[in-house]
Amino acid sequence: MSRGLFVAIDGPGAAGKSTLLRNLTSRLTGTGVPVLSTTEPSRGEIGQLARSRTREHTGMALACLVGADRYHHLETEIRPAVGAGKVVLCDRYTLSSLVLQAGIDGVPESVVRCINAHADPPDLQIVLTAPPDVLRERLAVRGSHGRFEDDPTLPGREVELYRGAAAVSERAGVRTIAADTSQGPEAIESLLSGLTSTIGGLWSRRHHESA
Ligand SMILES: Nc1ncnc2c1ncn2[C@@H]1O[C@H](COP(=O)(O)OP(=O)(O)OP(=O)(O)O)[C@@H](O)[C@H]1O
Ligand SMILES: Cc1cn([C@H]2C[C@H](O)[C@@H](COP(=O)(O)O)O2)c(=O)[nH]c1=O
Repeated sequence: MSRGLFVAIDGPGAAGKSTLLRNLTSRLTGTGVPVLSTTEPSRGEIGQLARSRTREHTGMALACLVGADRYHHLETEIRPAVGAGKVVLCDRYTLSSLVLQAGIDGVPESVVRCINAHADPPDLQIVLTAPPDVLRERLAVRGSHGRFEDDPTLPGREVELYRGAAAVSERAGVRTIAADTSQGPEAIESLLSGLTSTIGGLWSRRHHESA
């Protein structure tokens, strides 16, 4: 069985990660690519605890909790699906820990990197951003999903932190595609078609190489 592909989608709250995940899943599935669509914190027990308690759990405790969930998620869902030849699309991954736990909550970056040192690097990371005022407006309309979306000053800091963390991991060899989701429907359509073709192409090359 050929190895599949692990794709992480990251970025600030309301950047459009879940929307892109849904649309990419549907496009790729429509072209015959097998997809596992997932999220972090995961839907498992540890993930549900982390997701529902970002107001109670902060700093080091949350860094360890999302780290524990990540390793469990890798072991039970991500690695088996990639091993079975699927494309795994994951809404949030290690960049979120570097930005939220280190950048926002102030856990030393070296500690966050250490907690995540054995987390598989993605084959591709997609980093979505939008201007902070656009993010604030989307959050005001949609509502907050947790502590990191309550503070209206955070979107601006998050955008910068995601850009910085993505650049570091790109320099370390992680294939990275960054996109601004505030560019209007035509640009979003072109992003979606481009990503479908890039991911489908990477997946089918692996598939045919091992055939
Ligand atoms: N390209 C876009 N243009 C305009 N609005 C968008 C776009 N993408 C998403 N939205 C809207 O912005 C809001 C947030 O989108 P979404 O839930 O996909 O973001 P997210 O990054 O997954 O957020 P969170 O991190 O809070 O889960 C939703 O109301 C969605 O409809
Ligand atoms: C992966 C990850 C997540 N979090 C936090 C950030 C948010 O409050 C929730 C996820 O909710 P969303 O609706 O999917 O945005 O979990 C975190 O603090 N650190 C992480 O690594």
